[in-house]
Amino acid sequence: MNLISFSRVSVRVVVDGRDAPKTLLHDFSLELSERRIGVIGANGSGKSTLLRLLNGLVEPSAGTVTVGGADTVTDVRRVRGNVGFVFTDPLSQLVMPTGREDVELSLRRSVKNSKERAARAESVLDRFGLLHLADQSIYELSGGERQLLALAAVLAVNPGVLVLDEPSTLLDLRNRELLRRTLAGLDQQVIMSTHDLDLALDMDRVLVVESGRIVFDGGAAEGVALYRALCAASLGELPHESAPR
Ligand SMILES: Nc1ncnc2c1ncn2[C@@H]1O[C@H](COP(=O)(O)OP(=O)(O)OP(=O)(O)O)[C@@H](O)[C@H]1O
Repeated sequence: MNLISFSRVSVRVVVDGRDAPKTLLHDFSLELSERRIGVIGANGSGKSTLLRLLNGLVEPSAGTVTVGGADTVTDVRRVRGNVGFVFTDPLSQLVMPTGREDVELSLRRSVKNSKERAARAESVLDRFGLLHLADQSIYELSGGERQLLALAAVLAVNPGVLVLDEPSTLLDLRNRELLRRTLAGLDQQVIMSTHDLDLALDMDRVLVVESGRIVFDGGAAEGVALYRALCAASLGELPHESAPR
């Protein structure tokens, strides 16, 4: 496994109209070498920001982040060659008109021969049960089909680390199960944010993020239980009439 290292990292941004910068992630250090790592927490707690540090999409305001020894700021090309990132919204990732073309585009650097590339794309699409949709416009696909396609396009190039930002939000029960099995069978190191607590329970290590701080780092069952307790506590603080029924 790659060693993912966060050393004295914090993320702050200047927001228009505010005097002081807003802190998205408060100072933290972590070393991650497990195969399956889950990141859970409330909306806006900082999960995506944490994941985006891993491929240089977000740069730390202080401290350093390295993946497999490569610094995500000074060695970003190497990092991006090693880290595959699957976004929550597949349309922000799929750039070609059809799924087949998108997977082939992913493979362009690693497979120079066009026939070989086409065969590899076919086999990747087949693995995700997407072959029958391969030549359809991505705008005609359902959200879940697009989400699987985005995952297939990233996995096609066999990255060392797979980062997934809420990968199951649009998936039906069957495809969620397909995702679970796919993740369980991958050789890659996986780091994933999710609101799906069943998926989180499959992880070897779970981080709970709360208001930009990592408030738990440990086993999945314990992390999920803590997150449930935090949710219950915050609902208890709401005025009665705004609590969900
Ligand atoms: N570039 C930015 N400028 C200002 N605020 C930002 C920026 N990026 C993120 N934020 C804020 O930082 C906080 C954390 O955002 P982030 O997307 O990391 O949360 P999240 O835990 O992934 O949320 P969700 O579960 O809703 O996807 C949010 O309050 C968000 O509005």
